Amino acid sequence: MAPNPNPPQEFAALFAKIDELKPKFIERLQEAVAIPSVSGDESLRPEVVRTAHFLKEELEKLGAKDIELRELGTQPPPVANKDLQLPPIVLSRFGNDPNKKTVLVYGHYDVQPALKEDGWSTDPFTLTQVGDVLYGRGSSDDKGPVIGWLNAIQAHNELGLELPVNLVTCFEGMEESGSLGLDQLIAQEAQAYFKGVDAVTISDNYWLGTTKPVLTYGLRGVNYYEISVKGPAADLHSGLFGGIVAEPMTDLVKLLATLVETNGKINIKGIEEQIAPLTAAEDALYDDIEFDVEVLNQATGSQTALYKTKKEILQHRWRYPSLSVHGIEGAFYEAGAKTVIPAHVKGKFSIRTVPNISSEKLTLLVKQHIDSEFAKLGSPNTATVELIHDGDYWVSDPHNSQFTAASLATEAVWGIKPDLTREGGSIPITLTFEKELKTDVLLLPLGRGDDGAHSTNEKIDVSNYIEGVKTLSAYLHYYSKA
Ligand SMILES: NCC(=O)N[C@@H](Cc1c[nH]cn1)C(=O)O
Ligand SMILES: [Zn+2]
Ligand SMILES: [Zn+2]
Repeated sequence: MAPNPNPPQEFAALFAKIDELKPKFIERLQEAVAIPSVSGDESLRPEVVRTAHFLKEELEKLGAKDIELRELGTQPPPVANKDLQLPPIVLSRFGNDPNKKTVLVYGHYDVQPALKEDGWSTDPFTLTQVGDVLYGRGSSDDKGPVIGWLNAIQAHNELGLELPVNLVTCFEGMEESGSLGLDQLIAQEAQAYFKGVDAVTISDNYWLGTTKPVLTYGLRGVNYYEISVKGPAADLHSGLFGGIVAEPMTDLVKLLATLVETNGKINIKGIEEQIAPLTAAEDALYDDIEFDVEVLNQATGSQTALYKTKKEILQHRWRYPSLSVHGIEGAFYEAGAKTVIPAHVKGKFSIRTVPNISSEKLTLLVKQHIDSEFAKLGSPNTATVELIHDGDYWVSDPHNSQFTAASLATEAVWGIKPDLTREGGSIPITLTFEKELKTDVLLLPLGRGDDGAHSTNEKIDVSNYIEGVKTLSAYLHYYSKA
């Protein structure tokens, strides 16, 4: 999609400045991507913390006030190092004018794991430009958008243009690992650091496809579980013990296989009854959304789609639950043919939740399911299932003043009205902001649907990154007048 060739005159200087600063903006993202801030890898925790310091320094240079790296204490179990500190929340403020509205911008500076050998064409932690595309872990999820806010501030500074709103930043380093500690901080700061916040804006999701911008008013929730199966006291030789002891891996794969069918049907009893019924009005909303089914195949690089029509695909992504099996800890996985019987294995799976599935009830149903399926195996091993983290689904009104401002901003930059979409992914903190600050939340994505978040060769297109900075900037101006 080409940017609007005739943006409104009021943004001419600002947009020209953003274009001029493009090399600097790419350099800033390069510095951020170079830090492997993988929150799920305990050994990389110092790198996550280093990213918080990097952001602090950048915010200082941009003139932020009240910058704080707010500590959240130690990471709760399950964790190998019980003294592991959670990464800090980066708080800062630009402006404190009582006559202006205050917008809190949230994003995360941690990333998913990435190894070159997973199939990356370039080093995941070296932002690499190939043509008009920037490849690197976090380029789209979520360092690109976080740095995008900083870029918008820099463009204003260099033009000597006052920000039209007061801006508060809240950048976290544990989003990819359950946003541990952030709920409490938001509750604690609702009437302190975050007092007076009128609106929360989150850029941590994606366009539906590759051509049309969207604004997002719904997310699925996520409940992440771990099944632990324990047997022998230590790993065993399968030649000496195979056939004469009960093997934890055999039990675990059988349990995992009971959870979900190849066609996506979840086998846990009691979930389906909780799903909000699809009304004719909701069903009709899907008719007007621009989505090419082929884009799904392109995004997965395969012909593995379970559904054929746009409506089925989008409804199963946005308004129905799904269960994904992610991996097994403790199992042999390297190349070669090690003849081991693993003594203790942990199977990881998650369930994306939708209205009206409650997290507590779901965990009860999951436990009942695993207990009853394990009993059927008659195994002398032990099996337990534990909720690792959860985050609620979220659905909002897509016609409030924030959405209107973001729609105008999108039109100013891209020359087209955005589609209003929901999303299959989760940003657990969205609902917490809404409840604790009693404000509306807007999801304003910069990247495209094929950015490969959480996957190999994650990327952001240069145009999405740069036009995204313009969109964030224009949004602040429109919202200030709303
Ligand atoms: N861009 C949002 C995102 O990727 N969110 C994660 C959140 C999560 C929950 N547990 C682990 N990560 C997602 O998977 O949806
Ligand atoms: Zn994200
Ligand atoms: Zn993510």
